Amino acid sequence: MKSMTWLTRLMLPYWRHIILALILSALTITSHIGLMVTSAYLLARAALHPPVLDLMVTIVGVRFFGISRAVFRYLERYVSHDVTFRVLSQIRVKFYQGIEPLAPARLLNFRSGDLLSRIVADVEIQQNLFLRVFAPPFVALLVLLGYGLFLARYDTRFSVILAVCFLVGGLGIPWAIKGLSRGVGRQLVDLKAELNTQVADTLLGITELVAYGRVQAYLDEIQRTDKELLGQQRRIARLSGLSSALMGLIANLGLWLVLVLGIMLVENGKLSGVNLGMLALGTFSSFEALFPLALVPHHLEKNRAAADRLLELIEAEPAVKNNETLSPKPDGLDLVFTDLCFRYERDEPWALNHLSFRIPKQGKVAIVGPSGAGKTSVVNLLLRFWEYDEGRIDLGGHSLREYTQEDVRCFIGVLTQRTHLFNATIRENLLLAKPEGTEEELIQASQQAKLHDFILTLPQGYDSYVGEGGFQLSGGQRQRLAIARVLLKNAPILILDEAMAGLDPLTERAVMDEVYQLMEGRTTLVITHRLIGLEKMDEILVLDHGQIVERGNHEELLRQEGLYHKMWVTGAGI
Ligand SMILES: Nc1ncnc2c1ncn2[C@@H]1O[C@H](COP(=O)(O)OP(=O)(O)OP(=O)(O)O)[C@@H](O)[C@H]1O
Repeated sequence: MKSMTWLTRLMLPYWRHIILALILSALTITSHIGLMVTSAYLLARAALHPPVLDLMVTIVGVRFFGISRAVFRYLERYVSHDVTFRVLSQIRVKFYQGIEPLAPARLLNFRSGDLLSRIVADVEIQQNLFLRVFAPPFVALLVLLGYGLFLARYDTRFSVILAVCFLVGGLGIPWAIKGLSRGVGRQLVDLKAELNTQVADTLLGITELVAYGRVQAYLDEIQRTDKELLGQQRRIARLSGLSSALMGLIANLGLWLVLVLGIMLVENGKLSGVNLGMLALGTFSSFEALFPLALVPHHLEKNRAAADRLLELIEAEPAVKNNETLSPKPDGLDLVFTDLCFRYERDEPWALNHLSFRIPKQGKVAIVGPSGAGKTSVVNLLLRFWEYDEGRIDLGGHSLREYTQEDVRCFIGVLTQRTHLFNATIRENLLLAKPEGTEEELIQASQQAKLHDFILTLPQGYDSYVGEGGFQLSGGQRQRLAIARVLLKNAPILILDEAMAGLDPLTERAVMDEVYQLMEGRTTLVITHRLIGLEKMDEILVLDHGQIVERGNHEELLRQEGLYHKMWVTGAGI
């Protein structure tokens, strides 16, 4: 119910368009009825050979309704689709606004295929909301009232027949179909999402699946879901056929009843014979408004299921509450961690346990430690991706919580092992760091990252495409592009999170100089499990199970012969 209230609220601003679409829809059916009524009347009257002039008004009526039906149908489609797409765009905007604060912490709970399914399929389904759920009952009611009044002019019993048919066809059949199709709408939405998730998972991991010979197993899984989905789609197709047949039955029954009553009235002299065909055909065509009602409950269930999935994301609590007030002015940009404790979930062990350290302005600190020690968690907290539980992080003399997330991220440039490159041009990928960056700034950053000369060798230069994930570039070129991005952003604090991991030794050595250059004049935090080049650090913190177990510079730590020394001799320094 909550999701439907949410959707209805999104539709409310377009109430004028909605009313217009409903009126146009009713006018389209009215024109259809009018065409049938005037045509039948014309045929009946013409059979009596009256003077042609007597038929002129009816002939004009036939022409008018023939044309107006097409015009109203066009206008109705135009306005109702316009409303639908406006509402869809609203849903998309709300959805993006809702999920933005969830990234990345809360979105990790969702599989990427499932997220994609929500963003695309669950939003798309909402185009049925107005066209197939809200509009048909209103239009049917308008037609019933309008045509019912017209029939009442001849005999109120015609109106009663019409009302009974509309009651059975508009309420009875949808109620029966609802019983038979219960759960199908929700299952269709869930199965489609599951199928999308499985396909996305398989595509993302195709290299591993091929390498381990597991492609067939995954394809079987996809086929199983697809078969289940097909089964549900067949079920709804059968029900759709059944509902059309039942509606057809009601329409024919209605026609027959009107004819029987009409013949009796003609025999009693209470109805002119020329009106008989007109009333019968008019009634039959009014049932056009009934047909879409049969599947309203099914579409409603489908829309609710999809909207529930959208709301689940929109209403999820972000991991970090953004500070709504203005950020304070930082004083000096020192970074201070005081007795900091953090865990990802309430019942999990601490990922960071009473961590205290300080990086003075332009200081250089490295955090090293074995896998799972908590190194990346420090970065996650600094970038405000997650909220810390106890202790403090201060930036420039103010708690990190006093800054808005955007402002914190403005102070920090990050270079990681997995910098994402978009399937766009080199220029667009660089400007991500500074959309308003000038050509000179772009070239300067690329020159400093030793990327400029390579870019000039490309036929399109800065406008060359890098391919999905930057696959048209080598590992070193990708990393240089990432360095150029950070240079362009020119943030005073720099985080290097395993920035060299994954590069071959030659490339690593070649990129190293640019990275050192990047560190010049910046407060730097280096996160690594490889002890390479750490001699230049002011302080090295050795983290294990979320706690600082050793600290000092490279020489001091080697002398301590503790974990750092062990990591050094076992090869982490190579
Ligand atoms: N999103 C998450 N949800 C729950 N626990 C997590 C999450 N990310 C990390 N952890 C846990 O937190 C602890 C610290 O992880 P973290 O990624 O900070 O370690 P790390 O030192 O960076 O490891 P690595 O060098 O392998 O990247 C680990 O026990 C890990 O399992």
